[in-house]
Amino acid sequence: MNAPLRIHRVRAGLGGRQVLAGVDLEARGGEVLALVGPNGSGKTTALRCCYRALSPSAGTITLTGSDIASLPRRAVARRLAASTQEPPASAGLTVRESVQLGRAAHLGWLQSPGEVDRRVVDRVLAQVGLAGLAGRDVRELSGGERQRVSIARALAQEPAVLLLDEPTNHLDLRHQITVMELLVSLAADGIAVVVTLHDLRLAVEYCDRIAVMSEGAIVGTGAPAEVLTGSLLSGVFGIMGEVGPDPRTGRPALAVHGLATGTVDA
Ligand SMILES: Nc1ncnc2c1ncn2[C@@H]1O[C@H](COP(=O)(O)OP(=O)(O)OP(=O)(O)O)[C@@H](O)[C@H]1O
Repeated sequence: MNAPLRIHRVRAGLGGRQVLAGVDLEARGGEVLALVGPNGSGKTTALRCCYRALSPSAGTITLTGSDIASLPRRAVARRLAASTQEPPASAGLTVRESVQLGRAAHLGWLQSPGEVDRRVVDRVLAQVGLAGLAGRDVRELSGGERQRVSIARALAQEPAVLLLDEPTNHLDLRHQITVMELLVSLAADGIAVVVTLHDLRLAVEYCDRIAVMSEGAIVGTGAPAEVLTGSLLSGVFGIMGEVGPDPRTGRPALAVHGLATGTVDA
């Protein structure tokens, strides 16, 4: 199985607390994998381990067959890109310049971006609908526009594995759909896409597989209808609902009927 990213028994702690309790997950080329789970379940922490913002205390993460802990930073950046929730560090940069930073992994030491790099930046700006804002200072953008800059920068790396932490967070509905359709088309080109999402409806509609996190561990992985059963939705998310085919599109859709009883947060 083509799985460019494999997470094996990864544990990690923050502030003296264990946050990841042994995560096992693989992301396959050609699929969009949603990582979902309640607030605080460890989704962001798991992604941070994959892009080496955090070192696991145990377990291994392999990227196209190599242990990421032993790969040089540039080698990781050529294969894996992450769009995070942290605002892009772009003081004084235009949208184009900020996105162009994603090309750094492909450039030699002190090498300036060339024609190929410019074409890639043009393409990804168009893909996220930012071509018209290319000359704007990033600090003058809205939250949703900045989010799309972060996605475009990750795309500019042309990675084999693309990680996105809540990429639809600040986006209006039209841009949420644009981003999800973009992820589907990137996967169709063979990329492994891993996306954390709070909106389970988007996960069900657009993702090939869903991995559910709860209390620092993966408690279910599979096709949306397989994994998001009524008992998992109530036990993990505290909601009543079910996944079934949308009568108009034929694609899976999540219907939510309300809160499950006896699962009110303390
Ligand atoms: N810097 C930190 N120090 C201590 N604990 C932290 C730190 N960052 C996160 N945590 C804790 O780690 C746990 C997992 O956090 P994480 O951000 O990975 O969860 P998440 O599933 O992404 O949550 P959300 O859905 O709210 O974004 C939470 O209990 C959180 O409070």
